[in-house]
Amino acid sequence: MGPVASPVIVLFRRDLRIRDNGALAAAADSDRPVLPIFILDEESEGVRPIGAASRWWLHHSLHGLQKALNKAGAGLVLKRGRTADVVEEAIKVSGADTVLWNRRYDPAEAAIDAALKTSLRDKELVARSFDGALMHEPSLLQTGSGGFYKVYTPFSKALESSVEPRDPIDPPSSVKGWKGQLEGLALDELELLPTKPDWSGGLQESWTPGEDGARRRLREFVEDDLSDYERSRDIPGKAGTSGLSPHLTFGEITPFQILAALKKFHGAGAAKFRKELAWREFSYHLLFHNPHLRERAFRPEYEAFEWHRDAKALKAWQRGLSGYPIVDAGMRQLWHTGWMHNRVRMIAASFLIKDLLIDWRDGEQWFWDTLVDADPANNPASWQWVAGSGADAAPYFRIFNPVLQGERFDPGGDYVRRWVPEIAKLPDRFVQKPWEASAAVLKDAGVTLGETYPSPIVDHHAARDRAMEAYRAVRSDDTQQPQARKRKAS
Ligand SMILES: Cc1cc2nc3c(=O)[nH]c(=O)nc-3n(C[C@H](O)[C@H](O)[C@H](O)COP(=O)(O)OP(=O)(O)OC[C@H]3O[C@@H](n4cnc5c(N)ncnc54)[C@H](O)[C@@H]3O)c2cc1C
Repeated sequence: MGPVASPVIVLFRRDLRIRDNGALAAAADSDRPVLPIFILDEESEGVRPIGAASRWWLHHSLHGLQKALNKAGAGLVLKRGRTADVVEEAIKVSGADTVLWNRRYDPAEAAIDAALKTSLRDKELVARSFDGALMHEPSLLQTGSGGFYKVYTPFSKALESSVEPRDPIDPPSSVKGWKGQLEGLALDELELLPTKPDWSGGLQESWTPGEDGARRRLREFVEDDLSDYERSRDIPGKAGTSGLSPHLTFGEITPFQILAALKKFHGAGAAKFRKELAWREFSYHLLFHNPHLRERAFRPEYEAFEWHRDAKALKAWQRGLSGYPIVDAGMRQLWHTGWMHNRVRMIAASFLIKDLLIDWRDGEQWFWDTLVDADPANNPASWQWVAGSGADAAPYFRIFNPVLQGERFDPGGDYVRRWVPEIAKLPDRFVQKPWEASAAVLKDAGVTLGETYPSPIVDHHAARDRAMEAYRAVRSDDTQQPQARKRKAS
């Protein structure tokens, strides 16, 4: 046997797919052996370890990727450690002179990759990165005056007019696996799954992580739900949205693939869906240009806000025991399935921030740990949007009334009844506000407030006034006339 030919290394991180994978396609096209490596890097500077629900997802997604790569002809080496160290070892062992990867946009991760590129090129090795996670390059899309976009509408217009989404790249028909040996971990050794206790039953029922699951979801959504998306996307009791968020977050599908599937659809549903994808691009644009988005208010004046430290209230919110049914339903959906409907995310986040005056960062952290779609850009950008401290954020005086929101978006109470079964027997008109039901109605429905279901932990109307005061105190440019417009908050 002759010497083992040196491979092209392909790094996998948040791009757990073989289709529309620029790095993998280029490696396969090179006609050289390929060494795919996944790196779980929780050690490099500034990296935020992923949350528990994401770890569960990652385990299953890696399993799918391993199978797909094996089928194509190459294995996947699993590694844990600093990216720079893992790549250095892999080059030493394999003799590779080329390392390819798909770009990441989380600032700490982008910094790791930029440093890697420099160090490899300094050693006269080939280092190349590819697109895929986003339609636009955040460093390239600029306003007329050369800065980054802070408002969604001009951003989305610029995105539409200057970025022509490319066609998805075909998966390689085969990948010539490298014949050498680089020691890796078994999937279980990454220790991604929960054990004592194993709380992942609800996640298992709700999701199929991996590229195949992503493709199936996209197909079913386009066939069944796209045409009505504009109307049904706001109804939490309906499965009217795509459920693609965790697949996008882990790079099991790309925006290019999604846009290609939407190509022949021109109705209001498809138009609205494209706008939501543009919101995702906007979040990444903001994160790229504001590396501290999850730690610091985008509008600096909000850093002076005096948050309440209330561990008991935070816990009641986390466990879905606030006494406000729509909030509790959302928090329980999150706990059980690792996902929450967008409308209810807004309501639950507003409740934490504005009714309880608890720091949005505590909410962001809880979502980070419990969401299967916990996303480095969408999560902090959305929390700051609700808090009013973000770019192009909801105005600070927009305080969701959880009862009116529930009555408007869950009018028959389907969603609340599903997730808060202890109040399911209440008549429709009380299901969003059990405390208004008479003793006889409560008794008939088997509800004892304070025992079988909590009384509200805070009075919304008093809390709203308190929040307005607190927000006014940090606003220096109070130009939005909250008094005149506050009645619109619903
Ligand atoms: C407080 C809060 C926290 C959030 N945290 C996350 C998060 O960690 N990860 C995440 O992906 N989304 C987050 N979102 C945005 C949104 O709720 C989810 O993207 C959406 O619910 C995902 O479900 P879907 O895939 O069925 O959405 P669809 O309605 O089918 O939308 C398709 C895709 O568009 C993007 N999208 C949709 N709505 C938004 C939005 N408002 N902002 C940015 N992108 C959007 C997502 O990538 C989504 O998968 C958050 C929203 C709020 C209010």
